Amino acid sequence: MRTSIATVCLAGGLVEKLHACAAAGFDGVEIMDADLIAAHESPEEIRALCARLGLSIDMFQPFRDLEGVDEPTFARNLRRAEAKLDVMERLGADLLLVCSNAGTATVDDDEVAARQLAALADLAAPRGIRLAYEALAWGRYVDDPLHAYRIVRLADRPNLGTCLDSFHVLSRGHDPRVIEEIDGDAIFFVQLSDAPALDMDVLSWSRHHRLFPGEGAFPLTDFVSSLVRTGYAGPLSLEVFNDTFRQTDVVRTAAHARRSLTWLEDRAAAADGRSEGRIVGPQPARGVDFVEIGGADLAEVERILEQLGFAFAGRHRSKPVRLWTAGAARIIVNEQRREREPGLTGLGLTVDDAAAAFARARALGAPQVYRRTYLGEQDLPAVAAPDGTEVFWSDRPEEASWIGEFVGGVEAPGALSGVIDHINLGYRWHEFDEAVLFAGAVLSLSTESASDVPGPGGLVRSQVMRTEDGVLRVPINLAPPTAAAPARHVAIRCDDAIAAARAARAAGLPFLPIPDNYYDDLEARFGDMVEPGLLAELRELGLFYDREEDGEFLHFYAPVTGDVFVEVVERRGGYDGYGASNAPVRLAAQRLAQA
Ligand SMILES: O=C(O)c1ccc(O)c(O)c1
Ligand SMILES: [Mg+2]
Repeated sequence: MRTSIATVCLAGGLVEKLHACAAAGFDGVEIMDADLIAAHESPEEIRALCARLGLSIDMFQPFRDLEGVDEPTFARNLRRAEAKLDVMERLGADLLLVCSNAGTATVDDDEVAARQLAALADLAAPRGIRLAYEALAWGRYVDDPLHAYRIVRLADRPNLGTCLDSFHVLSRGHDPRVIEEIDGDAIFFVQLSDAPALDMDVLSWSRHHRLFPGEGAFPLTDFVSSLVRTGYAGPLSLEVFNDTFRQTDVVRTAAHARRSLTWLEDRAAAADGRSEGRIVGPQPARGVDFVEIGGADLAEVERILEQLGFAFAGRHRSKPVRLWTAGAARIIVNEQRREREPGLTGLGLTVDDAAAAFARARALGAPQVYRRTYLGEQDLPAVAAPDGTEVFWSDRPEEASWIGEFVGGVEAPGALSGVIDHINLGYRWHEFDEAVLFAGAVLSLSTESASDVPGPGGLVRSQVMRTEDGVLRVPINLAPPTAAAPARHVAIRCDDAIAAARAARAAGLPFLPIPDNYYDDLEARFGDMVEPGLLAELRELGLFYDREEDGEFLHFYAPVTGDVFVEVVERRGGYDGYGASNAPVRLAAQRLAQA
């Protein structure tokens, strides 16, 4: 389907926005009246620019508060509308969005609304202009898509149809299938947005919290499937009012927006068994191949890995890169990343088909990453996530993998043995939603749970993305605005966190200072449930503890270097969380340790 985007989604002036939309690969745009009004370019100049950029002007919007009014008011509304029709002719736009009256309506009568819409349609017809009537969820008398459609049918004009907006349909709790009652020929335009499940007034929710598809809680795949069943063949357009996206880099946000549509079309096509619009299928992670910590000087990182019980598994044949392992958990330490403090710079995933995973990522607009490789070395296909973290895919069995490029490691295993349990990625406020989309679309992870964690620097919003089987779990955190750099960490899961903590202490690893109050609280909450002596042992060793109905969680943290650190965890029974209730204590302790 053709793709379009409303200019209201983006930051900047109209000309900048149009360039960004074209660069991101959209076919067309909805031009917002307010963007045009604020522009110094004439409608003719904007029209010429769109033509030059290869963008169609799919709609001009919005026209507000037309219908459901008394006759004198309607006469003035028509005059106001006529001036906009003039602008549209100069722009070369032939579709006008008319929102249901949310401000001035005083006549609750479908006949009147239909007559007034028909009058505007008749005025627009000789100019070749069509109208798309949209039910705003907060419209005074018309707030429901089927109601708007009834009025359109009552008016019975060939150049009058309806505009469906997923937000107004889904925010009202409608089943997306209701739109199948609408004749596809009467749907003149479709706007898409996602949104988080919030319990708030619908106007504020719509104006500030819409998200691109794949970033919220709306059943948009079902919405598009239903839409296809109506026979609608027009563009899929994004209309996302969001305070963050209106402040972020316009080129990046347009690319981010375009990725969300590619992902959605692919999901809907897959759900309906269609091949049209499909990109290479997802390659769910079968395992975590490695995590890379990069930086100019990683001596401290390596000392900590050693104290944690990692084994030095060799240096790379040709690069200042070293490998550390704890059983099946592999951390690559890369001093080629000279420009930065230690940080989590890369992530390697094992998949069935690395080339397919890469092709999908490229189709979703992720830029390819090139690394210098030498004869006989493996060149893993890789892309950059929006924040620059590099993602690598491998489909080779371990014996044939890149691991063979590392030489001179110690033979004996270290004290710590486990697997990578989760990779916790912190993001700044303007990167968070984009990171959720990337994890869902490119890494094929699904959304698990969202929570808010109070920390000393502010509330930390957290969204867990994971494979169903849990081999890859990525909690995505929104760093508080005061945080210097969003911290990231990698958690190693072992069978005995208490033994691991004892060994690490003996090896000299500094532990976080955890307040006694924390252990007193554990006594209060769990004293009568846990095995005798456990809580005293946790207190002695400085471990965190959490418990759910079907399991327990023991964990501790190594010191932060740069903006990265390592956690060691043990899951007992069916515990499936991340110790979120301990995060405030951990964050406060890390602050104290770094002060
Ligand atoms: O918030 C609004 O006013 C508004 C305007 C135009 C739309 O298409 C819409 O969905 C909402
Ligand atoms: Mg809309």
